[in-house]
Amino acid sequence: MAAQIFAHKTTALTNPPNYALTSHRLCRTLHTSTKQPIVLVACGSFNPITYHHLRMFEIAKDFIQQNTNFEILGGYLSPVSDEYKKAGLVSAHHRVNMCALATEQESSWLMVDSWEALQTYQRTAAVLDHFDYEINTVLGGVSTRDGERDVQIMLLAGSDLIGTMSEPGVWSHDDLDHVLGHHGTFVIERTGAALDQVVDSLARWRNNIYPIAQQVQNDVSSTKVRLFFRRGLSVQYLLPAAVIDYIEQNNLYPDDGPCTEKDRGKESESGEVDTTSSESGRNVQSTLGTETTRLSN
Ligand SMILES: Nc1ncnc2c1ncn2[C@@H]1O[C@H](COP(=O)(O)OP(=O)(O)OP(=O)(O)O)[C@@H](O)[C@H]1O
Ligand SMILES: NC(=O)c1ccc[n+]([C@@H]2O[C@H](COP(=O)(O)O)[C@@H](O)[C@H]2O)c1
Repeated sequence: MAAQIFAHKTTALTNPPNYALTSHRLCRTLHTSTKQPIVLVACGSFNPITYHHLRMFEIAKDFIQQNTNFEILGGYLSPVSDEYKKAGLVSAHHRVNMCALATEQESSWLMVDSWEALQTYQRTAAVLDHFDYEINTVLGGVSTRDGERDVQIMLLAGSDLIGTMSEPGVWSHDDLDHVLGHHGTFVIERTGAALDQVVDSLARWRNNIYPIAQQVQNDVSSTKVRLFFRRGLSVQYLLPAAVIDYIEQNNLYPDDGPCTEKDRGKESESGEVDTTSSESGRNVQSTLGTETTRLSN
């Protein structure tokens, strides 16, 4: 099937061939008619997905139920396209498969969407608009006892990602206004990116930004998981067993063997691991030798 093009909101959206939104877990009826229906979307590399990516949704769910008038109808992971060209990014096809294994086996309400992954790079504003189009225009929104209603699509992200919104040249003003002003976001605190600072610098959109403090500190990152694979260290309980099996079967993050001083220099050059000092860094004693490797987010 040829790529399908349609105009929507701020941008023209293009569907990859044979694309259809996964919606088997999307709740199509609003339980409480006084609540505002929302769908959560987390954008990122997911290289690979970790338990904390799944946990972010549970943290947001608790916060939403206890503090807001929103009702969650579903949650999606949207892996970034290969064109993002981040160091060490394995192919989108594998990252989508890993997210599908994780969501299907570990969650009762989360899904993965391949629209962003399987095409050219798409800005986050366009990704959220894509969900808006698929859920509200194609599927017709959510049923309520008073008829159909539109669903608000909201970004779920860590405070490091929201922190990049204040860095010059990373996000356009129009995109920020669209993502934060129109869609809105839940921000999960991440070690090393203080919630207050992140939200203060985006004060103009404060009403649509929901910061969520971590009750249990967890600084797991995909970078650390990749490093563990490359060092032949155990990653059990950092990510789902089915994802670990998939990575091993497809040899996605090959074991480098014992690490030498020279290799550690290369890791730093490739951007895979930041060996410079940082507030959030921790010393981890490698079990592959006597070297101490500094890991940071
Ligand atoms: N430990 C964590 N705490 C809070 N947010 C997190 C954490 N890990 C990932 N996230 C968030 O999950 C989303 C997707 O993250 P991403 O796939 O980039 O993972 P990552 O661990 O940051 O990856 P990498 O180490 O490859 O940069 C981002 O919004 C990111 O901020
Ligand atoms: N201008 C934008 O839309 C913009 C800028 C920076 C990052 N992002 C998104 O944030 C996510 C960042 O992922 P990583 O943390 O893995 O780099 C990606 O999904 C990327 O597309 C979007």
